[in-house]
Amino acid sequence: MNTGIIIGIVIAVVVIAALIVLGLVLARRRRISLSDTTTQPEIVDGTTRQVDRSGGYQAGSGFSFSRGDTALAEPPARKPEPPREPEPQPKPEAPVQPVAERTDVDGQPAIGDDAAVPRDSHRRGITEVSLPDVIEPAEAEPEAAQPETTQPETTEPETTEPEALAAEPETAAPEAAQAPAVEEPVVEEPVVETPDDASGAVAAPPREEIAPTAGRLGKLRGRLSRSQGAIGKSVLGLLGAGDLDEDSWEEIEDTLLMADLGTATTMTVVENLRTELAANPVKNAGEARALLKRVLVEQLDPTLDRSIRALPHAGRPAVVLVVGVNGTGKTTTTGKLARVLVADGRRVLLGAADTFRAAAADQLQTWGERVGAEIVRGKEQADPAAVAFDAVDRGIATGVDVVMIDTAGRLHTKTGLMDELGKVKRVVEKKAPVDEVLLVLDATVGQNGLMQARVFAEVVDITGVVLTKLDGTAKGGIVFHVQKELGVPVKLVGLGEGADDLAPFEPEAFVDALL
Ligand SMILES: Nc1nc2c(ncn2[C@@H]2O[C@H](COP(=O)(O)OP(=O)(O)OP(=O)(O)O)[C@@H](O)[C@H]2O)c(=O)[nH]1
Repeated sequence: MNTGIIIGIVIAVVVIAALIVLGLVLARRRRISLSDTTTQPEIVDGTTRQVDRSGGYQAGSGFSFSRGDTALAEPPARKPEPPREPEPQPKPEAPVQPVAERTDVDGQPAIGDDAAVPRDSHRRGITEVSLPDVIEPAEAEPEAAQPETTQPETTEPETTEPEALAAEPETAAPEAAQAPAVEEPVVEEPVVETPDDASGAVAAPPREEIAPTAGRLGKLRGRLSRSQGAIGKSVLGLLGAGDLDEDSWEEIEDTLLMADLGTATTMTVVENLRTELAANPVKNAGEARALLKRVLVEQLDPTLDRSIRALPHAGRPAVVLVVGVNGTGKTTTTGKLARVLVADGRRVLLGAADTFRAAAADQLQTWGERVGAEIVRGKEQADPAAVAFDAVDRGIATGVDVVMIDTAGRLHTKTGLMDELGKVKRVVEKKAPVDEVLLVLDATVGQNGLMQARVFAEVVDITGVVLTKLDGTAKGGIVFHVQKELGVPVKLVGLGEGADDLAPFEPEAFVDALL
């Protein structure tokens, strides 16, 4: 009898232990973590494999999301997935209007016209983003072959909002449908295309397997190699050499200025280095590195809240507005961030308020389709404020967690266009508060980015900065400058054109990568 009981107990213990291990493994799989630097190649453009050029650098944490003006929130219970639509075949791109047709030939700026005239960023070079191939779940494959099955919606005749919204299951549709009409500024715009709802609310195709965020900052070291040369090697060389004469200090100053740290930060860094060295001279290269790292990290204010306010509120989604000059990487960043959010278990709706460049909406739609995010888009030249409004309206009606609105690029020097952006925000706020305004800056344009940032900050109250294209520039120091000037934290960094080349900004990890 005793033996029987003992055997029974042993079996029970073994079963419980197995269940605990299984639970831990499953829980771990669902976490987004940057701790595991995989060198798993990304599939780009269907065929090309992009090699991880990481130097094996590890970041301490992953993306951090918060609820607008509140603390962290727990991940939501996942809502049941709607039946999946078949994989759409990429639509033939809407023809891009010739430049001459869309510039402000009459001297008056029009919606998005800055995209066609010389822009302040000399690196225009808009190209379609190469996305990784869909890694299809088995059940989607047969349908994937069918071409324009998603698009029927696009061509459906019911282009009016009421019907479109009425099509929604849980419609509080009546008011929702009428809502845009309440917006005087919106109504005035005759071109407003409601979410071709049919087309606007493009149903989500099968989700692709989104790579964990692991190893994203791992790419930083490799991709910041040009900035490393500037800040790391030369400044460290001088500091490690022992007593510094005035020429050496000047050289350090010049180096930091050249790396775009900005005058104020450069002066503070040099002053702090001098003070620290006077009190505790460094004895070797390791100590010099530690000192420089400490002084630089201090300048990045590690205490700033860098979480993305993309967690839903009770009964309504978070609203994230993505703004910036043309070609800085707004659409790409919106798509990359949507991937991260989806991987984090969020339901995302994308609003294509870049109504000027048809290709931008198509580009965003492609991103949405790959991650299973719905998209609301308007017709070309529609009022971007109306599209943004409809996106939020739709997001509330369908109960998504976050609505991300991609806006058209605009020159910060064009008052009319900046006013239009202000209007987008104001109109959206009639429906729901905007939780996060991310300003996307192209790191390669250096100081010009600062001027842009100042103007955008005035018009739309930016809450966070995304610095893109940090790969391929020696001006990594712009991070310091931007943050100090704006008093707004850099929250994300773009490290390449790949779908997962977006990383949370972490001061320590960043400085480590620079040195
Ligand atoms: N190297 C590099 N390229 C990037 C990064 N982010 C975006 N790009 C590229 O920059 C180009 C412009 O990106 P878009 O996302 O179309 O820029 P946009 O700001 O939406 O442009 P508009 O719609 O004209 O305002 C594309 O070729 C992107 O692939 C990055 O972090 N690194």
